[in-house]
Amino acid sequence: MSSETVSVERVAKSYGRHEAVKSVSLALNAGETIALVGHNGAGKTTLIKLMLGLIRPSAGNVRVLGENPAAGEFAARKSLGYLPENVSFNMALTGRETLAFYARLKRAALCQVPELLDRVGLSAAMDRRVGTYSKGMRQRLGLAQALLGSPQVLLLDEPTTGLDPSLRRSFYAIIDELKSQGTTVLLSSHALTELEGKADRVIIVNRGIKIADGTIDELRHIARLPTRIRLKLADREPGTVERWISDTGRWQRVNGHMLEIDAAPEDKIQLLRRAAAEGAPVADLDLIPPTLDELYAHFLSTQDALP
Ligand SMILES: Nc1ncnc2c1ncn2[C@@H]1O[C@H](COP(=O)(O)OP(=O)(O)OP(=O)(O)O)[C@@H](O)[C@H]1O
Repeated sequence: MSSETVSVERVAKSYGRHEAVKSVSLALNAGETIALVGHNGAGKTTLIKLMLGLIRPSAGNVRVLGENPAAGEFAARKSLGYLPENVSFNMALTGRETLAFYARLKRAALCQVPELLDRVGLSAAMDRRVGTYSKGMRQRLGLAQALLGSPQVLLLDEPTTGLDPSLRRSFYAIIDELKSQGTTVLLSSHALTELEGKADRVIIVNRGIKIADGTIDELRHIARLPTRIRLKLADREPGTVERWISDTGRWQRVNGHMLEIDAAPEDKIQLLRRAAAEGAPVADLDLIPPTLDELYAHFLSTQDALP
């Protein structure tokens, strides 16, 4: 059963005359990893700041762990972890001192400091000054800071910026572990390809409006983009491939034995059945569904088409 940890209801936020967020509603659940995706200036950070109670909505309601985060006494704050987009630390302090400072601020147990530094792979560097850290190391220190106090809701703004592929993998391993413990993890990101298979749900915002919200499969279903079917034919007899293409029409030859077709969702199975029934000498088969990048472009174009 899903239990809601964050609820945003018809929330708007204006900065002067500029509406950064326009009547957005969304809900996040325990044990769920959600990707918040959008162009620069789409309103992602504003939504995260609203959830943190750092800014107040101009209209609508935000509830986090049952409370209003912008209320003066927000008891649930201790259960919130936040990694800002641009982490900046005091360069003169060591990693251990930095984390201890944040642990005191957050009233988290100091024994968590070495544990968390170890978890993000900074044990060997914890007594070095942060000024000597690489960008990726600072980002990991930021993640350790966000994990202080074992938060139930973790809001991470562009968390993988500056991480190389192997650090990204260990970052997502930590996220998976938190998810299995029931933590809600919201990741704001531009790195769409990397989010495939990592996020349970994707929320797309554009110009302050939520334009899509669902699992990648649900978004594929709504977008109805074609799936590419790629067949590799075993051409045992000369002319088999030619004969088969001329019989079936719409397939495109990619190279020697490779054929491709872009199939609408409702035609996919039918096309595969036909390929089998018509005796195509298939040696291999790939089904390439639309990527998150393609889905994102699709949803943006549908909003851009609106007046
Ligand atoms: N304090 C502020 N004062 C005025 N305008 C602001 C303020 N903060 C954000 N904005 C504007 O609100 C809009 C949304 O900004 P926001 O930072 O939420 O976008 P974002 O999706 O996080 O972008 P990015 O990916 O670049 O971080 C932008 O047009 C931005 O210029």
